[in-house]
Amino acid sequence: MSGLAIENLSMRFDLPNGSSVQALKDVSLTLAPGELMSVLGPSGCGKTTLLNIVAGFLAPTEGQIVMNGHRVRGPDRERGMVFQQGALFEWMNVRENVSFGPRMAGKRERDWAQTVDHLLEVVGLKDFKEKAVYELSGGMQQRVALARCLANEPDVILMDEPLGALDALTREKMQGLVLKLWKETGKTIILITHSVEEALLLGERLLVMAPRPGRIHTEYRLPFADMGVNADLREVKKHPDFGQKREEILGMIWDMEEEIMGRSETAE
Ligand SMILES: Nc1ncnc2c1ncn2[C@@H]1O[C@H](COP(=O)(O)OP(=O)(O)OP(=O)(O)O)[C@@H](O)[C@H]1O
Repeated sequence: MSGLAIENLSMRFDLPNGSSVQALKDVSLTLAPGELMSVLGPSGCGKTTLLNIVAGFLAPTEGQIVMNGHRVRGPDRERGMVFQQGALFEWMNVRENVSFGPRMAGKRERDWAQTVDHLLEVVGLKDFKEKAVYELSGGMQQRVALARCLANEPDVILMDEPLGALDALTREKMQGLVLKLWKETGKTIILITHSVEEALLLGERLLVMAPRPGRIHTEYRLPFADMGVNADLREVKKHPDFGQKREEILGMIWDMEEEIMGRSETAE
């Protein structure tokens, strides 16, 4: 079976003081190839833990990840990761960063050059390929990170707050780029964000998680990502359903935060 299945996933972290944290409890969902899902939820609800387990960086206490019919047992090129800070190699220029994966896989330049140059063009960095990482703005560095991830030809791209460190205008441009890459490459994408607007704009599926223990609270199927592929994102945000969903989800997360605050005040 192709696609990604998250099956009955639970994760408990045992702490040195003998207590433990139930970061995830019985999380299950499946993603068909090419689906784009955003994940939202209050701090500590297990978003990053979930992504790290899908990436294969962490082994769950219970449950499993099944990717294209086989069980995930560790990191693999089929699942690429993009972090909040690009995690680029400072000592390599842009093209060297983007071609890192294929070069490490032992491919010769003539086998990767065309793909890498095409990716640099798609992310708008064709004229910057010889530049050093430190010469780039934050937005440009995230473009390099996206291109470097795509150069590995993953089936799934996992993004942990990839646009969180960018200024508002750059962030908006990058949201458009994420949608463009999604449509052009047909990759399956899971994107964690703390921004309700971003989750609405970029998620054809939007997962709201709840904390303590981390679990799925509500899932939406939304039209806005598809709309945003061909339209100005600002126009999409003016859609009456967009505003209505934003208020609904903000209220939902607000209530969760209130509950957490209430619980910790009672505990004091
Ligand atoms: N390595 C670890 N050891 C112990 N506890 C951990 C570890 N990693 C995560 N946790 C705990 O698991 C819970 C979920 O953490 P996680 O980072 O996945 O949440 P998150 O939703 O991504 O939070 P944020 O939005 O703040 O990034 C939290 O209570 C966190 O403190």
